[in-house]
Amino acid sequence: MTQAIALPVHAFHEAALQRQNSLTKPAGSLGVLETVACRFAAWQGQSIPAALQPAITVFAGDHGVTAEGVSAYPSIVTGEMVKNFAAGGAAICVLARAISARLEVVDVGVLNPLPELPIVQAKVAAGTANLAVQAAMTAEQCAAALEVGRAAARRAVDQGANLLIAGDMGIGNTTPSAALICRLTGHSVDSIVGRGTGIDDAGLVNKRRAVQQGLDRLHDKPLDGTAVLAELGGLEIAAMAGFYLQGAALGVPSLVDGFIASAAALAARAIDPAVADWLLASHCSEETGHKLALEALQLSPLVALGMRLGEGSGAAACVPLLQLAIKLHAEMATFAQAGVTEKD
Ligand SMILES: O=C(O)c1ccc[n+]([C@@H]2O[C@H](COP(=O)([O-])O)[C@@H](O)[C@H]2O)c1
Ligand SMILES: Cc1cc2nc[nH]c2cc1C
Repeated sequence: MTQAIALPVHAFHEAALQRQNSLTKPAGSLGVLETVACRFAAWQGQSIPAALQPAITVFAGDHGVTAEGVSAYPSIVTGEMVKNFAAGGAAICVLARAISARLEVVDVGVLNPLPELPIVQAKVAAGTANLAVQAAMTAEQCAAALEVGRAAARRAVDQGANLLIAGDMGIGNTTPSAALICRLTGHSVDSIVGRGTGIDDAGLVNKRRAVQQGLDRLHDKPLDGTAVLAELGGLEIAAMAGFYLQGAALGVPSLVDGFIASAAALAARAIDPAVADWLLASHCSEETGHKLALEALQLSPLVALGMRLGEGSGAAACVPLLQLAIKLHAEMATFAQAGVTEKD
C-alpha cells in the first residue's frame, strides 16, 4: 500500500498570512515572496517555516523514440552527461554547490552501462521502447521506475531535506513529455511539441508526427494515470512522478523544474490528484507548451529566465528566492515591534 497524501495544514497558512500582514510593509507588497512563505508554513506545519534544506535528485534515462529522429543530439550524450554529473562539471553540480543542496544522480534507464560511477545504480531497463509504435514501458517497468523515484525521495527526506527537486537527463525526453502533456491535458500536438535541445523546422514537423503517432496508437482508449505513463512516458519521467508522490506522502513539497518535470507532475497528479497541493513551480521553460502544462497544473512559475536545460537547474536557481521569502517572513519586524503606524 502506498502512503496516503495529506492536505497541507490550512491553519498554519492562515497564521502565516496574519504574520505577513503584521510585518512592516504595506500588506501584499512582497508579492509572491509572501505567498510562498505562507505555503511553506502550511507544508511544514509551523507559522514561521524553517530555513530550506533542498535536495536535488537527477534521474537519467534514454528513449527509444529517438529512432524517429526527434532530438538534436544522439542518445550517447545521456550517459556522457551522467559522467559529467558524477565529475561535478554539469550546470546542476555548480548550482547544487552554490545553494548547498544534496545532489544525487540516479541511473534509472540509461542505454549504455555506467557500472563504475558513484551514482545510484537503479537501471530498470536500457532505455524505453519507441512510443510512436508501441508502449514505451511495460507495466512492470513503469511500476519499478515509479518505485526508484519513491525510494530516492525517502532517502532525501531521511537525510533532512524539506524541499525536493527532481531533475532529468535524457536525450529525446521532450518527446514523451509532450506526448504525456497532450494526452493528460487534451491540448493539441502543435501547441505542446517544441524544439527541445534545438531541432530545426523540418525536425519539428517530424517530432510532431512522432508524438501524434504515439497518441493515435492509443486512440481514445480509457487508461489510468499509470497506464498513460507506461504507454507514453519514460523511465526517468516515471521516477520523477514517483519522487513527487512520495515527497507529498512524506509531507515534503517539491519544486517542479521545467518541461519534463511538469509532464512528470501531470502524470503524478493523474495517479493521485492530492499530490498537486505539494507542488510549486520554479520557472517557465522556453520549451513550447510549458506554459500550458503549468496552467493545467494550476501552477504559476516564480520566474522566466529563458532556461531550457533540465537537470533541475531552473528549480535550483529559484531556491535562493525561496530562502529569501522565508527569511523575510521570519526576521522582519512587525509594526508593533518597530513602532511604525499601521494603515488607517
Ligand atoms: O527542462 C526543460 O524545460 C527542457 C527543455 C528542453 C530540453 N531539455 C533537456 O534536453 C534533453 C531533451 O531534449 P531533446 O531535444 O533531446 O528531447 C533532456 O536531457 C532535457 O533535460 C530540458
Ligand atoms: C549537453 C547536454 C546537457 C544536458 N543537460 C540536460 N539535458 C542536456 C542535453 C544536452 C545535449
